[in-house]
Amino acid sequence: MGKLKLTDFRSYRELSVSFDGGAVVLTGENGAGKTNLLEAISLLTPGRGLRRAAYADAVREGAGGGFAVHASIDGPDGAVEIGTGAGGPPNGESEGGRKVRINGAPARSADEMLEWLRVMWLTPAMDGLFTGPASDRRRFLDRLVLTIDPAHGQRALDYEKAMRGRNRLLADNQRDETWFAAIEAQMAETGAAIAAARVEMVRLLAAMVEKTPEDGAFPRADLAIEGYLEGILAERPAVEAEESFRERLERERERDRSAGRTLDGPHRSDLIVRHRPKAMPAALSSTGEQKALLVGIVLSHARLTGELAGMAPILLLDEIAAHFDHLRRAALFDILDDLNGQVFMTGTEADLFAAIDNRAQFLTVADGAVRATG
Ligand SMILES: Nc1ncnc2c1ncn2[C@@H]1O[C@H](COP(=O)(O)OP(=O)(O)OP(=O)(O)O)[C@@H](O)[C@H]1O
Repeated sequence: MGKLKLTDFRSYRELSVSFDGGAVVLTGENGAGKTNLLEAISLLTPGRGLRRAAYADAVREGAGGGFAVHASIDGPDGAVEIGTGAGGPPNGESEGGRKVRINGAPARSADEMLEWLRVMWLTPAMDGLFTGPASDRRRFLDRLVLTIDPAHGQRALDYEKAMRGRNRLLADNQRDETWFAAIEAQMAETGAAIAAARVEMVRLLAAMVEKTPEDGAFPRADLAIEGYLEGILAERPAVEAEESFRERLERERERDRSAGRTLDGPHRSDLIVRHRPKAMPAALSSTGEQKALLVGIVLSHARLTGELAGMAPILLLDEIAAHFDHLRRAALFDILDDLNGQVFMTGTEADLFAAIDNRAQFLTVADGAVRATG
């Protein structure tokens, strides 16, 4: 990304900033707008961004319309302009969803942005990923898959839609065999595709983790998925997993009717992470160890994305230096340098990034503006 322009996004009324292409260190006081800037970049990939906020909340307080984020991406055939915005006034074009434009033309879906760039992030809110609810880990897992496999977003949407249909039939006390059969076949097909994509990503990621040094600054993680379909896929081909899921949905209609929702499927899976050197679950590791484990996963994943997608992802590492001692920070900067992609790091003090030295562009965020750190 060469250039970023924001309009009425959070604390920014108008912002235009240029990046050199490598590492960017953003420093500034608490509340200066560092995370807001990362959040804007995170909207250059499908989803609601790194805060998972309602779009209306991202519109600058007091602004009359919606927000807009524009980026110039260096594509193979020159610059590509990506624009996105949402949260306009009632009846405005962006009410409800988020609009995406690529080179000025409306995109069919936000997934089109994945043709030009991939974005991954780590935020302090993810520090409790291993100890928190399975839904957060599942979301993280699916983000890891989507960054490598752009078709994953549509699979998830199709599955959700079918499942909502089944839950509605259950709630309405419907017993129509044809309706159930059609919807459950759809859930089985899309569900098996979701699980297969997750299993494949974890397999590839595990192989990438194996290539990291055994005693490196970021411990190796053992990754596995706990889930009905993923469990079957570990031993049997996808067609069998699909059929088995379809039969189970059919068999468990009454149980699910009592529960008021579908109790089996990829919407209930969990990403299981273990700290290999300690031979224990990630959740039992120290705060710093968990952070190091998570960073290790994201770095290996960034390398994997680079290899598979042919483009290094943009990494957004919010307050990344906070938990690490100087040796780990130095190791992190070396790995990032080696990844050769664009990475944005934030912190309150520039000193924390001293070891990155002349390998980064240092910017200071203050008063709704971003300037070269002087
Ligand atoms: N919709 C909005 N309109 C205007 N300002 C907003 C909006 N949403 C958030 N803010 C402001 O943005 C600021 C937070 O910015 P941000 O989270 O980027 O800070 P930060 O530089 O990352 O700080 P920290 O170091 O504390 O994490 C807050 O002062 C908040 O009031």
